Amino acid sequence: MPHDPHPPEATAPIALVWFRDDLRLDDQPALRAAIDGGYVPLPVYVHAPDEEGSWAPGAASNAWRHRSLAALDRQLRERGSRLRVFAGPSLSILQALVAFSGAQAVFWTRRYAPAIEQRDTMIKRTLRRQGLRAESFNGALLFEPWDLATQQGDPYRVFTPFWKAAVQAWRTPRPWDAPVRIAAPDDGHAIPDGLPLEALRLAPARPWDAGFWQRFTPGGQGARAALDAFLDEAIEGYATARDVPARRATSRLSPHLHFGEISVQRVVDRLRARSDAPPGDVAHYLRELGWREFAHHLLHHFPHTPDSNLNPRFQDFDWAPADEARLDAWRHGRTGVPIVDAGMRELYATGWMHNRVRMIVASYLCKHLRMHWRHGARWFWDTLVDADLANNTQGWQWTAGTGADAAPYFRMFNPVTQARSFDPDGRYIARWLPELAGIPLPLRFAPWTDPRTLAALAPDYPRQPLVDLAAGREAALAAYRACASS
Ligand SMILES: Cc1cc2nc3c(=O)[nH]c(=O)nc-3n(C[C@H](O)[C@H](O)[C@H](O)COP(=O)(O)OP(=O)(O)OC[C@H]3O[C@@H](n4cnc5c(N)ncnc54)[C@H](O)[C@@H]3O)c2cc1C
Repeated sequence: MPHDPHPPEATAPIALVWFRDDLRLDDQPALRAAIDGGYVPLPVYVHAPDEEGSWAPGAASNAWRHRSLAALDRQLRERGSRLRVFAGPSLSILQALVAFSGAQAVFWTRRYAPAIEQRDTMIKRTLRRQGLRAESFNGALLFEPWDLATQQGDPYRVFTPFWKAAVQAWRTPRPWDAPVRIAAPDDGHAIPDGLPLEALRLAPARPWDAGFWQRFTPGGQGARAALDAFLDEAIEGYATARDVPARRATSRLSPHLHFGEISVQRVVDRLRARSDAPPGDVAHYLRELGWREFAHHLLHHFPHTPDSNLNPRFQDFDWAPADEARLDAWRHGRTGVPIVDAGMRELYATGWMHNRVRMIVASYLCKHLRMHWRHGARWFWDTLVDADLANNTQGWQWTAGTGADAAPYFRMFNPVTQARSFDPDGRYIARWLPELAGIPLPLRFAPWTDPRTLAALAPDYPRQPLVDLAAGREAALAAYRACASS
């Protein structure tokens, strides 16, 4: 049912609704707290990238946020309100807005990046000391990271028991639809208008992101359309097809979930309402959402992990020295290993990469090239539209073997075998490396094995892979053995 609140009295007090990574109007606990509390909501966004510690959002993420904020403002205006955008220190801006508007409360939904958790705690304490009602809510997760603990009271480090406990504890709140009208402060309040969105310079000056928007539409509407398409076309068979990168077999909801354009509760609710969907596929999808929960659990309890190994055994691991030429070849899809290069080019062109391929390119970087996972995590951070400190950290540490419940270091993805298994007709490779489309199968998976055909049919593609795969594997294993026995 659409929520249509009784319009607050003209004299109703104001509450700032501080939007962050929760850019939606439905299932929005901060907005709801304002409306249910009888306040007039004053929606604000504060741009403060230097408060994110060493993980200020990357370029692709900024490009997405620009569009998502514009979409949120449109939605608010359709309902009689608007978004005010500011840039600068969050606390000072919130305090100034409180002073101008006479607001009595500030509401927001929680984020879990370590620098932000610290900042928000400080802001809440300061605002409360000033006599304001300052409250934060869970708007991003099924479970707060502190809701689940092992029998010993410790954080989980292994996914399966975490997820077992989660499924037992599960209570999803009822969906809350976006209000039909949202009251706005009357003109009597001298509230600053804020900046035009363009002033934040989030959108790239040169339109290198054009390819992103052929695939994605930021904002709540785009999120719901992506979910509808997934439920109509891909939930059936998800458990197996999700590993095939040439197919559109996953939900592609990751950026929408990261920016909070749709709540995870609503995704779960819609999924469960599909009684025709095969239970195995539904369970598998929920489990993937569970990995997202687990990643946030880990980030909260182990806040050092975006920058250093969770598993201390790897503290002295013999990573190869950073080699810019090699790193650059990896970043730009010029390693000579087609499935790796295809993935990296998909990432650059669309801001997104299929999960199976993320694992392959990450494994290749950390194991065959023996580069520290941080180099890869940083590149993903800058280029992914779904760049998320919890999920990215977990993805990289898991693949590198340094994280929680990680693939053991010695278990290495062979990129050629992976390509044969998950891109058996070579369609994914041909799509992102059109120069290899004319190379017959199975040569397309390892073209260096026939240099003459490669030179004749794809003269611009690297003749040799950056490292011999067998030699790279052996060197990685030797480094691992040395570290394991030290
Ligand atoms: C090296 C590496 C880096 C990664 N970096 C990120 C990142 O920065 N942001 C990000 O959202 N995901 C990241 N992932 C996880 C995963 O690849 C993406 O979430 C997934 O590909 C998104 O596509 P989808 O929405 O179609 O997924 P679906 O298969 O439709 O899954 C549904 C949702 O579940 C969540 N999910 C799925 N798989 C995972 C996973 N392994 N870990 C955590 N959550 C998951 C996502 O929110 C996803 O949208 C990374 C994985 C690896 C291996």
